[in-house]
Amino acid sequence: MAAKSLHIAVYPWFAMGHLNPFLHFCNKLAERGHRISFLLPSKVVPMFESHNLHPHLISFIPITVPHVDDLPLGAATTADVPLELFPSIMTAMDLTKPVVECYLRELKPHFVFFDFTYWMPALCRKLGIKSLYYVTSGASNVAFLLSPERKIMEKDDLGLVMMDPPEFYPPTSIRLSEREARIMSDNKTPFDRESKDLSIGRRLFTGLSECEVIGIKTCGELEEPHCQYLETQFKKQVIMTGLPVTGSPNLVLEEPFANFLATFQPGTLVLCVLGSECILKKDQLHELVLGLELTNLPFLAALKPPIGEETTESALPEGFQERLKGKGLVYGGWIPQQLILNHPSVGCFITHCGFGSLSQAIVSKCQLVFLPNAIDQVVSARMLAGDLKIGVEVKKDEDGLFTRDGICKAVRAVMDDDSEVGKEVRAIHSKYRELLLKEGLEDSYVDNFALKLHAMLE
Ligand SMILES: C[C@@H]1O[C@H](OP(=O)(O)OP(=O)(O)OC[C@H]2O[C@@H](n3ccc(=O)[nH]c3=O)[C@H](O)[C@@H]2O)[C@H](O)[C@H](O)[C@H]1O
Repeated sequence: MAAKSLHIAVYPWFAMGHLNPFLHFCNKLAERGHRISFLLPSKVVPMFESHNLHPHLISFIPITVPHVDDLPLGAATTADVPLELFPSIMTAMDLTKPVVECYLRELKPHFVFFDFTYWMPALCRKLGIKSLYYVTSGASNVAFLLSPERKIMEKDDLGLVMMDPPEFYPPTSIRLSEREARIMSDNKTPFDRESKDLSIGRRLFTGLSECEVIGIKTCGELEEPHCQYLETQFKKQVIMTGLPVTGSPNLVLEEPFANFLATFQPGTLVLCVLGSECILKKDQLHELVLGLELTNLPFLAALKPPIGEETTESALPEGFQERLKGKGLVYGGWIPQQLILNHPSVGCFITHCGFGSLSQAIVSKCQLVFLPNAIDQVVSARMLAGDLKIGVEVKKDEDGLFTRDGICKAVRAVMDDDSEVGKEVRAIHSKYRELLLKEGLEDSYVDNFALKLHAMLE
């Protein structure tokens, strides 16, 4: 007998790197007959309509993002503002709590799926609704950065403690630099707007501690030990939802990419994409593109304009585009990453390790180079490069800066035929690729997830 249809309300952090994975997962749940009330910024609704595969089951509920003093007019997600204004997006999201409460009273869902709204578990308890914290960035970084062993709520400055893994963390080679260690606990973190109690670490930790159950976009083939560790530490169920590995079918590569890629030998081109949020400073953008030039390999790089620059093209080193014409293309806009990743010419993928890109990277046939940006991406990169050894991380100095030589060295390490490291990561990567491409793997996780939710209602 078909399991009873659940009614789930979702309210993701106003970032495309969260909204997209939540929608993907809602499509998978709607495929199984469950009803979804998807609360999201009004501005995003038109973009999402075309990706709603079950409009009779998934209803978008537009939320007006309140204006907060220093936000540009109309800003609704992190894609609309630089990193230093993320706190204002967070404050705006917190200001929607009364409206969200009204909707939840009216909708009466069985569950609410949330992430950055630390107040959601308490609100759900008041309304008799179960709350699930849905982690879209994988398990290893949440376990490393936010484990209860870290005592984030008691310690003001975790400082150097964060450089090493928590005591009972699964065996790992992951270590953070002093600069990286301070990002999660430094009171000047982007979310520390009202007081240190709202630092990003405390915000996320509160949500994880107070929710009834944790869901994580990952799979046991990659992060089983980290999910078990989180279950032990947070003393609650942690349910994996699998990794989306198949892109949208029947999409055709358009210009200028189709013609450009067609000119190269199979497996020779380096693709570099740094996600929807990463904005490099101009000097680092120069180091990146000059490093790509040093590899003597063809490349396609999608890079947002640095702060203060109108376009990416105008920010490039003098004469760079002319010098590289035909061999290198630096693109300032959005590119169809997943489609290009699967093009036969592409042989190496430099990724910032956003979890959406990581799952695409692992099932690609490319050699992998990691150039992480946000702190969760740094931990994911260290786990994949240091523990699983499916790629190579670009070396950075103690200030978190990389050089053109570092870029070139990491790419050559995985692309040179005579590189032992290249052979090792290629063999290990193909093992994980086969594991993740196993027929029906993601669906088996989603089926199991739905069963466990039902069990919570019995
Ligand atoms: C809060 C943060 O959100 C981030 O999202 P971000 O967009 O940076 O990265 P992805 O998760 O790879 O998501 C990026 C998605 O956009 C696609 N894409 C991106 C650029 C482009 O030019 N073309 C594309 O098709 C890419 O294929 C992927 O599907 C990260 O999760 C991070 O871990 C999380 O903490």
